[in-house]
Amino acid sequence: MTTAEPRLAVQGLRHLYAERPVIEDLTFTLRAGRAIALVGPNGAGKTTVLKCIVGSAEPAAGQILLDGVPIDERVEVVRRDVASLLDDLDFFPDLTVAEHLDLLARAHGNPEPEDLVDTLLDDIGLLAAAEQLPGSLSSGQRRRLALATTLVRPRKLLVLDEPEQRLDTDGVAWLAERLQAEKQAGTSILFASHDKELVDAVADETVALAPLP
Ligand SMILES: Nc1ncnc2c1ncn2[C@@H]1O[C@H](COP(=O)(O)OP(=O)(O)OP(=O)(O)O)[C@@H](O)[C@H]1O
Repeated sequence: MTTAEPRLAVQGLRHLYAERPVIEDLTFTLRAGRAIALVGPNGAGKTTVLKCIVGSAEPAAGQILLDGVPIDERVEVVRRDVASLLDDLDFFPDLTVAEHLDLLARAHGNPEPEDLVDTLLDDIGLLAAAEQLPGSLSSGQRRRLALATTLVRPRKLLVLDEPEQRLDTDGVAWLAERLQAEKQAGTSILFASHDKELVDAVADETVALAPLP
């Protein structure tokens, strides 16, 4: 990839639900180490855009390019390079918090993830809950674990839908710092958010969406 080439390019994106347009002709580009926030009221189409990018919704028109290549032509690379959190995650009921992160790190090719997992658990404030099962976590702790699953694996592009959900004030502050560090490390971030402080702290640009008539 040349430095001039965006990591993610969305060109003329259109999406319909049952013939009803929800996204019309959306175009933006996101470079390495930068962050774009999708903003707008409920129903504006933010989640739909993110779903098109991670491949869980099919655009009616337009192109989505990752490092210059149409995203649907490189499913394996998307799986490798794109870390996303769009919905609440289902966790294995019998694996502890630490075991979840360990398993994911290993599945993504890290043969000795112990140090990474320990650091991340400390970082996200789940060290004391490391041996708990998911069913015993509070909703905010589950959210922190879900966010951690995106940070325990290789990634060039982070795609997050309202990552601030259910986090307390400290949690949102941690998230802002963590996303800033991700940018410093060269990760690109596309996130939808209703939290102005998080958007101001993390986003280099905002893309404003509005519900279509
Ligand atoms: N599976 C679906 N079938 C039909 N319509 C849908 C579907 N998913 C979303 N929509 C509609 O598409 C529009 C955009 O929804 P979307 O979830 O993308 O908005 P959003 O900007 O993420 O909203 P929020 O801020 O509430 O999360 C809404 O009008 C919604 O009702």
